[in-house]
Amino acid sequence: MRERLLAAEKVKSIEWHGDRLSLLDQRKLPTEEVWHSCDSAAAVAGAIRDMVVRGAPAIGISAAYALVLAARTRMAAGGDWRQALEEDVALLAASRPTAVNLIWALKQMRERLERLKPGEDPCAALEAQAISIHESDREANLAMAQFGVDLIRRHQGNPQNLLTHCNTGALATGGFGTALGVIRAAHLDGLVERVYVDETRPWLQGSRLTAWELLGDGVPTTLNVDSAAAHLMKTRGISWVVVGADRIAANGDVANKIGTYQLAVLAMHHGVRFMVVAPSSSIDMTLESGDEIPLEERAGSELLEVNGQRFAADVEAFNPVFDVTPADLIDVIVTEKGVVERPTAAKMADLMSRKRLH
Ligand SMILES: CSC[C@H]1O[C@H](OP(=O)(O)O)[C@H](O)[C@@H]1O
Repeated sequence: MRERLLAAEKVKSIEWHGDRLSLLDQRKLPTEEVWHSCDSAAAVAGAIRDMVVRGAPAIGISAAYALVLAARTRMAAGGDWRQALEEDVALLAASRPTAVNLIWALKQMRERLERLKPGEDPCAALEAQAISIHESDREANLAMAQFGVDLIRRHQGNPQNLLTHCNTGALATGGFGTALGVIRAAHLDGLVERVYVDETRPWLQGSRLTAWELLGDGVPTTLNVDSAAAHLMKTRGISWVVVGADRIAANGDVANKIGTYQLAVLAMHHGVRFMVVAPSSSIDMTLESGDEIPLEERAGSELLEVNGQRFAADVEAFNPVFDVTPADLIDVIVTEKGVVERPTAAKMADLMSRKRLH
């Protein structure tokens, strides 16, 4: 299957050019494909903050490349470049609070600096580390797709109707996608009747990004308003809800796009299996439960307008963009290290002790 998945890779959202980072501007998709060029850590931090690039793994990969750009600038300026680089780390870490991949990637880059050998070029070492983070995510996507397809195949007769939320595809990662990677692979294996895609207000990652990716793959796709999910589970024979994650706590609680928690409650009520797909770089074993995960709130104006076009009354708007799904509502967490059925703290600890299986 690995070769077929690699052959199916089409969309990329991140391109490293050695001296700059190009990001496919996800604010403008699907109507325009515009590449946003970044030549500094501040430019990448701004791109993450403004959601030019979004999606937990893609955010982490972008921050890793940003540190390569920052190190070159700091070293050229002379002085204590390592101390100065900490300012760039802090700027990038503060760009969005929920996706732990951002913090994880910055930590990987800093640890690489601490392992420098005498005479080793720091910038070359950092660039190799950033490329490795990117490639590892791509490989993790392929492994998760294979694990997830096996679960779908074994669950019930095929083909099946699936529902997904937000965007977890090539646009959100360094490769094939996490949850959407499983869905795309299941379609390649003939296991998918139809994919129902929540539009995912207010940023519309579903209607603008996921629908665009799935149509590009020829996957039978139906867009629905987020509030139709219960009705779909009741009337359309949905067998799985398949979603991503921005941060998974040590007990298996999952922070993901707002609306995920209610999908899990609905899935439990309707006997629909609930699958979370995320690389181990999204797992934060330092947090005991999802109660500790910082949940980003964005400007209320994102609820009141689309593309700058206001359509709502001049009302106060509450715009949390993530929520936490408790582990006891999750049937399975799929990572590149393997699968955790009915996640608990003990099972998550066992998972994180494993080497990658693929
Ligand atoms: C593969 S991680 C995708 C993850 O990120 C999304 O959030 P955002 O679009 O705000 O970056 C959403 O939570 C997805 O599940």
